[in-house]
Amino acid sequence: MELKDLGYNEKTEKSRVQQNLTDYEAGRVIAEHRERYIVRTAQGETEAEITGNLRYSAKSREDFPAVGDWVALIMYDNNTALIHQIIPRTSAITRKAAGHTGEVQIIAANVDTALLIQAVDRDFNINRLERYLTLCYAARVSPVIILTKTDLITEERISAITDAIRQRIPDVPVIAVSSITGNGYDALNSIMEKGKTYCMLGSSGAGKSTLLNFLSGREVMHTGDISQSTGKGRHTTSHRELLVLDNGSILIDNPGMREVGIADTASGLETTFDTLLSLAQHCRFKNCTHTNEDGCAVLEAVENGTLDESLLGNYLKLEREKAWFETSQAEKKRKEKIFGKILKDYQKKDIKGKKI
Ligand SMILES: Nc1nc2c(ncn2[C@@H]2O[C@H](COP(=O)(O)OP(=O)(O)OP(=O)(O)O)[C@@H](O)[C@H]2O)c(=O)[nH]1
Ligand SMILES: [Zn+2]
Repeated sequence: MELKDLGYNEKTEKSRVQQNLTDYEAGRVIAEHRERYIVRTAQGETEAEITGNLRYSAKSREDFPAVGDWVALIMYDNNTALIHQIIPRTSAITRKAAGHTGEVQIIAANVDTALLIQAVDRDFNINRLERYLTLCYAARVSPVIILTKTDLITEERISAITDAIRQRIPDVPVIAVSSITGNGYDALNSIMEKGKTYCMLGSSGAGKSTLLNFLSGREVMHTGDISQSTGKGRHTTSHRELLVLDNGSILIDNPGMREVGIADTASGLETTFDTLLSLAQHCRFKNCTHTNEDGCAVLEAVENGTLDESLLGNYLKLEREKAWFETSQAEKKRKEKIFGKILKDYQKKDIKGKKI
């Protein structure tokens, strides 16, 4: 398999040259488990770890390789390697890491298009869809909405849901599919391009594995993602998170992505809430919070029915989340600064103590 079949393109090549990495073997991270990686190269698959240098120079989790990353490798032998450096990403879908540290975690790197998977049965939730969209816009990844399990509801209901989405979220393609009837799969297959990278985002049970099995034309998903240590202190991952499909496109699946946190989405928020923000320009106060102010054009629009109330609710919620995220990041930086100063003072004392 050639690198371009794995999604390698001119941009990647350019970055690789700029970073002086052409002497290294290039590969794409197809699975990750606790800082152990499976990387696919033109030769095949190899297990890899990062170099000590990469680890110690990493300032945050974003500096560690993620699924979809292109990396420069130092090969030991055919199936072991060291990751020397990450080739700069063209895009990265991120979220807040679990544990409320506010740290940013990369879900998938170098993604062209995100497939937002949502079932139309009782799981359907337009607000959640908007949260996923926000992730996409912040990552500068174009979204496509995939509605699954359409066999479970009537044609009328499907149209109603599709219309509601198109009204709230215009300009994003919506494809309705069913694994029972096979409806919509041709439409999906026809929009997926060879050599382009897609990422599936959706909550558990939305039908991602089913979709993946259909697109890959074979049974690839296993229950129980990771088979643990093989006894030699080495983990092997049985589940590949990045796959090359029969249609030539590349698909990244992220199982277990349950809650969607919002990170660095200033621009993301703005794109999703275009209508709301253009209304907001007519608010009497420049710093209007659109919650209780007189002369608020947003509240007025909600009152006279031209703006969906739940859209405003969702907007305010995301704003709060964003504010929280920014505060916790600022707090982290402040602490680091204080700690850095303590360390510096301490080192100075140490030097004096030694009478150098
Ligand atoms: N009726 C119907 N059921 C479906 C369809 N697609 C998936 N399902 C069922 O929905 C359930 C969940 O589907 P999965 O594909 O495992 O969902 P998932 O998103 O991969 O879930 P996680 O692996 O937990 O992230 C399974 O029982 C599927 O058989 C569909 O189009 N119609
Ligand atoms: Zn306002």
